[in-house]
Amino acid sequence: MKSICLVGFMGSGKTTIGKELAKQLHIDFYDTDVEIEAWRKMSIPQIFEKEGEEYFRQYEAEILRKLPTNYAIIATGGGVVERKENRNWIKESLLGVYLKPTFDIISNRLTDDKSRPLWNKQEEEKRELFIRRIPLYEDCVKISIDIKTESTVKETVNTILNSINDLK
Ligand SMILES: Nc1ncnc2c1ncn2[C@@H]1O[C@H](COP(=O)(O)OP(=O)(O)O)[C@@H](O)[C@H]1O
Ligand SMILES: O=C(O)C1=C[C@@H](OP(=O)(O)O)[C@@H](O)[C@H](O)C1
Ligand SMILES: [Mg+2]
Repeated sequence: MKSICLVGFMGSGKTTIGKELAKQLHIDFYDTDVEIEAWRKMSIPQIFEKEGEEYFRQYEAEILRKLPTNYAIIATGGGVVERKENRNWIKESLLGVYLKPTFDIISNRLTDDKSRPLWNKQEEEKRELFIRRIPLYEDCVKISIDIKTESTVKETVNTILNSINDLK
C-alpha cells in the first residue's frame, strides 16, 4: 500500500484527519510540520521569522522525501504544493488525497490562529492564496474530498477509506 498523503489548505483538517486515519488503519502517522519543528528545533512561526519562508520550503521538501512511501499516513503543510518537485513526488510515490473545504469553513475554524504565519494576513490575501492553490492540489491527487460544515472527523475518514477502495 502506498502511503496516503493528505494535502489541502491550512485548516482543511490534514493533521486531525491524518491522525485518525492512521489510528484506524494501525499504521504510522507523520506530519511534515512536526518533523520540521523537531529537526530544526524551532516552531514554524520562529522559522518563518528567523529564516524566512524559502528556508521553510526547503526543509519541507527534504522532509517529504524522507518519509515512508509505503504503509504510512502523511499530513503535509498547506504550502507543500508550491514546489513542482513536491507535486511530482506526491503523484509518483504516494497516494494523494485532497481535503477540500470552502474558504468560509476554514475561516470559521482558524479565526485568529497565530500558529500559521500565512494565516496571519489580510482576508483578501488569504482568499487569493486559497484560490491560487486549488489547481496545485488538484494536480497531485487521485482523490478529492469535499468537506462540508457538518462533516465530522469520523465521516471524513470513512469517505477517504471508501474512495480508496473504489480506486481498486
Ligand atoms: N470536522 C473537522 N475535521 C477536521 N478538523 C476539524 C473539524 N472540525 C474542526 N476542526 C478543527 O480545524 C482545525 C484545523 O485542523 P488541522 O487538522 O490542524 O488542519 P490542517 O492540518 O489542515 O491545517 C483544528 O483546530 C481542528 O480541530
Ligand atoms: O499553507 C502554508 O503555506 C502553511 C501551512 C501550515 O500547515 P497546515 O496546512 O497544517 O496549517 C504550515 O506548514 C506553515 O504554516 C505554512
Ligand atoms: Mg496541519
